[in-house]
Amino acid sequence: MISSTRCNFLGNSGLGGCGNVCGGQRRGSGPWRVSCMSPSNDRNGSVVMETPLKEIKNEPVVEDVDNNPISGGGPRDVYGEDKATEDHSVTPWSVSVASGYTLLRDPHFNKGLAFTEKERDAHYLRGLLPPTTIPQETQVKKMIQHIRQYQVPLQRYTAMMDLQERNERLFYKLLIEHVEELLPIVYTPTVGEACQKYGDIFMRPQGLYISLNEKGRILEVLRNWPEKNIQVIVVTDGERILGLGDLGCQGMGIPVGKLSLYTALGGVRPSACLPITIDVGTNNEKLLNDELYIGLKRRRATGQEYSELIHEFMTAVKQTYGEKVLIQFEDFANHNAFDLLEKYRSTHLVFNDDIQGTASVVLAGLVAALKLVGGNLADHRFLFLGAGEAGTGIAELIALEISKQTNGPLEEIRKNIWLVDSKGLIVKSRKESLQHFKKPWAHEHEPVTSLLDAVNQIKPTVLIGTSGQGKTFTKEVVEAMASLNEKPIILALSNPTSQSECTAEEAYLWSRGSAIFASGSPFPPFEYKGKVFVPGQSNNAYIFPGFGLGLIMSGTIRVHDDLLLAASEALAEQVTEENFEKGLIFPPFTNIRKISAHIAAKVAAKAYELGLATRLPQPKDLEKFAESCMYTPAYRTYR
Ligand SMILES: O=C([O-])CC(=O)C(=O)O
Ligand SMILES: [Mg+2]
Repeated sequence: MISSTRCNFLGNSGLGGCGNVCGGQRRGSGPWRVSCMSPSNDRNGSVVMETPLKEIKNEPVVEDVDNNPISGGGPRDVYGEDKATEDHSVTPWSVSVASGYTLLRDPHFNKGLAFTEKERDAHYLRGLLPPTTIPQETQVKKMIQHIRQYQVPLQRYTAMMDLQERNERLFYKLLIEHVEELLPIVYTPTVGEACQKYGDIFMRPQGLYISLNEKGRILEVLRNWPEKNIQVIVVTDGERILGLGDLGCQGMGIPVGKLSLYTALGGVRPSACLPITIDVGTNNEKLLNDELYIGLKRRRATGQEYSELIHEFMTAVKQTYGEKVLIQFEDFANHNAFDLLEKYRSTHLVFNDDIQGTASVVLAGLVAALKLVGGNLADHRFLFLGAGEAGTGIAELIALEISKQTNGPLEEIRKNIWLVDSKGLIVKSRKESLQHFKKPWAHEHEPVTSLLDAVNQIKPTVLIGTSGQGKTFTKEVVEAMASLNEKPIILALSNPTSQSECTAEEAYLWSRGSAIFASGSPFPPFEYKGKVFVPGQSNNAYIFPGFGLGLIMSGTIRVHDDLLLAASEALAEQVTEENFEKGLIFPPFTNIRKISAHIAAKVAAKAYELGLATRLPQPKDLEKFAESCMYTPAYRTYR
């Protein structure tokens, strides 16, 4: 790392011997960047030269600096990335240069064999690479072949992570150009397995770990992250990783995966993304008894101990990155997820992906499905298996949308939406006390204990699985849906594949080809009686990257439910006639960057309308603006 050089570009740090790495004589000719010096050095003495950033501002060394209007208003580094602008007296940041061996080792700047002859001379690379030059397009071709040679998805995942560690721009170009193929590798379902084995595959830090050991020092921990201009944080406490349960500290794979999608699908700069895992212990016995477990070996903190740590974190984030940093809560357990969202939604820019992102994507799918089944949302009856974050989040957003369409009262609309949890249908007469998020869904009905009975009695037109329990949409359940409806809508949303309520094949087979089916994890197309059925993937990955981009580019300071409805509508608009003909209620991921720009524009437009956007004046064409803001991973030329 550049940081280990302890030099700054003025070359007079007092350490001497900087050589190629940061020789002041090469100022203006090397790829300068902001880098970190050892914090202890900074605090104990004065080895860090506090380089006035403006000195290098006008000395770009890359010819095609990203012209990204949302990179913040502050000074940009020579790569078009933002510079640290904070007070240098409290943080150990300086400016140094990457060149030669260090340059090849820096994933942000490394281009591998794509370095030209001129660049090899200018940046002390001669001899460090074999003589041939291979452009990025060819590298992509080579890399996809390399990935494909692995048969096991986890090996492909590891190969992708290795690439991200080595050459970030190649990683993103590969991911963007082969998104349908690689999404199931870097994201759901393979990322689930990666989390289960994270201890084995963990190599280098991919994000920040904030544990109870850091209580009282979170500000300091945030300052250890090498990037300063953070725009999106995805944070988990690992308690409910997908449908896999408590994976403790190993949940880190999820924020890392989600943020890769923020960049690949939503065009947010990688350097603006920060994955964080909060480690308050784990209740997973297997991990507690595993001597190689990477997290805190204690049971989960709860109550005040938990909320104090989270509060310190939330406060420190705002203090460090300002109030426009988006904090995405991911895979928290129900009992914390709702409370955290409620507590921080009026003071921070927070978004819960599992409650709000999933709701927005499912609503989009349902709106699109109406084109195939007819009627309005208000004409349908909904039954959920699972009454946690996703179930109640989706239910509430559907009710909200119907209420907007019909001007009807929410309490009445909710009566057409039913939820089943582990104890059966949620009804008013249930003796045990209900958690607060389930209460709006307790309707008048006698107790019903099984899902099959609930289907037969409620007669839903739409069945949605958010239970985290695999194989719960049995043959009888799917057959009952098919006997009640000409075209039953069946969404098996739990992740990863093993937790899916049923497979695409089962849904099509058992409904004799009548089901309109989508799932959280991807399934391959299925041929039934000569017809090919292509299942849609109802995953929040459609929403959060574009949604986040919309918030960032408009400088929005709070998330309002209407923004989720706007995102949902924007996604539904992107389903084409051609998609409908295949029975699809979601567009393919191949066009996702265009879709994200569209979602971002609609979200930003709504934020301006609600007075929540602070970036003024409002750009005239928000979709064009969104596109112009998006990071593209083409290599840059170094002078
Ligand atoms: O990560 C995914 O694929 C979707 C999601 O948020 C979850 O299942 O928790
Ligand atoms: Mg999630």
